[in-house]
Amino acid sequence: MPLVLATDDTGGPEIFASVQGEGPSAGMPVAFMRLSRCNLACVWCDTAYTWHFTGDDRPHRDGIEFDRKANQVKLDEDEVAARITELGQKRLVITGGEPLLQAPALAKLLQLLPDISVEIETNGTTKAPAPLDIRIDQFNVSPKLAHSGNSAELALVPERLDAYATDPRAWFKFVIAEPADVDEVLALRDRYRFKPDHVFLMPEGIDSETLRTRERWLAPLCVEHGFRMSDRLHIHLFGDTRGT
Ligand SMILES: Nc1nc2[nH]cc(C(=O)O)c2c(=O)[nH]1
Ligand code: SF4
Ligand SMILES: [Mg+2]
Repeated sequence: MPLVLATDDTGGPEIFASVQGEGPSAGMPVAFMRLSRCNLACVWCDTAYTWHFTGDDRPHRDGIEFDRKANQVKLDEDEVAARITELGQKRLVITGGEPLLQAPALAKLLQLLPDISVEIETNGTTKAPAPLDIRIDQFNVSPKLAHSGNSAELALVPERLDAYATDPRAWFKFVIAEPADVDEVLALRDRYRFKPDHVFLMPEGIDSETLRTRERWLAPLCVEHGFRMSDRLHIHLFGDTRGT
């Protein structure tokens, strides 16, 4: 069963080495693999080319509908493993899209990469089945708030959030566009008993100026509530580009 990956600017699979730009391992040198498809549709999604294909009438702020053929590439697990190995990194970040939609193929891929440590960027709605779960060292869970445009029913799955709240491998990363978004995080923290030191608040933004402007009011809110703040290093370094 092949993996369905996003494409980079050359039309090849989006597999690349970079520094992790977000969350608890920010700054670590890692290999990245970006899978296509998502079960949510965030209006500000910075990787709409993984899901906002022609004919999808769910709103996205850019209004662009991506050609599926040009933005997806199917590759067998052994080919993907070879490309990741070539990058020479000790750690792999699996992102998307929502990578857990391709759990069986991911489990098979990781069997071919027995020595690599793995972190996964997930929207927190989908369970990793056991053969995949045992290979994940770190879950970067990013539940989506009301400003994403998704219904809470789709975006906030109580059973999943309960499970991640007690999993020491899980870190929460909330995308924040306005100070009022933090009120929603506080309500979720109370409901699910998230440990504040496992919670990151990260500004929404795809340019340095927006990130910096939002971080100026976000940092004091993190200090007030005992949350951690995440920057988006790759945006400062490379802008909103693929394969970085
Ligand atoms: N350098 C870099 N770090 C990242 N951390 C999370 C990313 C993502 O798109 O999920 C990402 C990304 O696309 N690039
Ligand atoms: S969950 Fe992530 S990949 Fe999916 S639409 Fe939202 S931001 Fe984009
Ligand atoms: Mg990204």
